[in-house]
Amino acid sequence: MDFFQYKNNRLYAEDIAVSELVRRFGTPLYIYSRATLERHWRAFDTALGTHPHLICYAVKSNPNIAVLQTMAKLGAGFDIVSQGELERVLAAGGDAGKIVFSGVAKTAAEIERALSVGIRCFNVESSAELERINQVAATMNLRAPVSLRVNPDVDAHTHPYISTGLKENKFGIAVQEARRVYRYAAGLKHIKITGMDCHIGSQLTELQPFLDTADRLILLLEQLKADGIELEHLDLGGGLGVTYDRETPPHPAEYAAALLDKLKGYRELEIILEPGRAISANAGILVTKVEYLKSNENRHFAIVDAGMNDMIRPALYQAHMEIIEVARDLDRETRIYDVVGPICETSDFLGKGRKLAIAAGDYLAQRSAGAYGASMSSTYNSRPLTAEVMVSGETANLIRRRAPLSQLWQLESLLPESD
Ligand SMILES: Cc1ncc(COP(=O)(O)O)c(C=O)c1O
Ligand SMILES: N[C@@H](CCCC[NH3+])C(=O)O
Repeated sequence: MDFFQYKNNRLYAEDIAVSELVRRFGTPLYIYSRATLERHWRAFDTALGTHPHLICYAVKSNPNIAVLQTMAKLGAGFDIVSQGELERVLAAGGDAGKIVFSGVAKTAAEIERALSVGIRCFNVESSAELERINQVAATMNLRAPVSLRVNPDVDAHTHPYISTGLKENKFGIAVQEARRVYRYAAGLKHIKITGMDCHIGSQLTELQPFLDTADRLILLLEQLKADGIELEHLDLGGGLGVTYDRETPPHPAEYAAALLDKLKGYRELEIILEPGRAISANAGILVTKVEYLKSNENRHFAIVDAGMNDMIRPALYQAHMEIIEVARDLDRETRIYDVVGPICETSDFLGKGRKLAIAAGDYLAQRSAGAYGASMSSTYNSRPLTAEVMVSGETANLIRRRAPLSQLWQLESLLPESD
């Protein structure tokens, strides 16, 4: 079931015409479907059935507090990578006890705050971080729950910029080192080992890399048992891909079934997953206005009011994202367009070579924009951050106001006149 569908050639977000939302909130505009977010989280939760598990939504994929609130109401856990994300989860009513904290550069202040609110565990990415956590926990006179992020050296077969589980990547502790670091952790007074973690990359479209990873982690887990180190949970990270174009990623149910099969003998071991994109990407669209049509040589350009500052994925990863008309006019002639933004960079495009039937003043929707869209946006070229709307049935709530221009320089200061 797709909650972004045409009815009489008009695109709808759940039960509201996108053109109506544009009239109310302007463009560029991110629109999210609450029913889609809920369905996607539940797809993971249901798929793991009665095996003890926790689905920790990866906050970075879409950190809007209304999205986090939607997740919290479902009983979701959260995967965070900064204090900013931690405070967002708490502001949204998320349960601190269901937060796992990943990331390679946790500061002492971040560790202290996370310990003080009682997070579920730290996904520790190096021995040096382990020592820092031990020290901070000592000053607070408590034991910090940790899980080591193991880098299994598995090729995720994804874009090199979003692959994280190869030995040359900066993430995690090399699988060959992990046993030694676990033993070291077991001897630290203010550390409590609770689990094992990994995350091998994003937008994975095959099961095999996940299963190879699970095999390596299970082997390590058995070695740890022999060392007398018992784990409570196994966290396989996020990374399940979505369909942007013609990809056919496994469904969460297929992924979960394969995992459960691997972990048949480990009923007592809680499974944690950290999906981001698979929950939020197809729950959102980015709507933009065609300001001008223009042709250079043999190329046709649709110049729109959303740029790479609003959606950087095509520029950063050459990512393909579908672009469709908000109102379809079947009598209009189609052309092949490069859909480009207002930013002064040649890489500023939302899509290239797209067949569209449009005129200036029309609106376009970029699909699958709910993940790593607003989340990665910037104010480059002094363009204010865009508005975000959450739709639920016939209701639309503005969940982020369009930033006023004055906000662009709000934190800046002029030099004193005397200089
Ligand atoms: C540690 C960690 N967990 C989870 C995720 C979420 O990944 P995805 O959005 O691909 O599910 C990421 C991002 O890749 C991550 O770095
Ligand atoms: N930002 C990336 C994914 C990276 C995930 C973060 N570890 C994307 O848009 O595809």
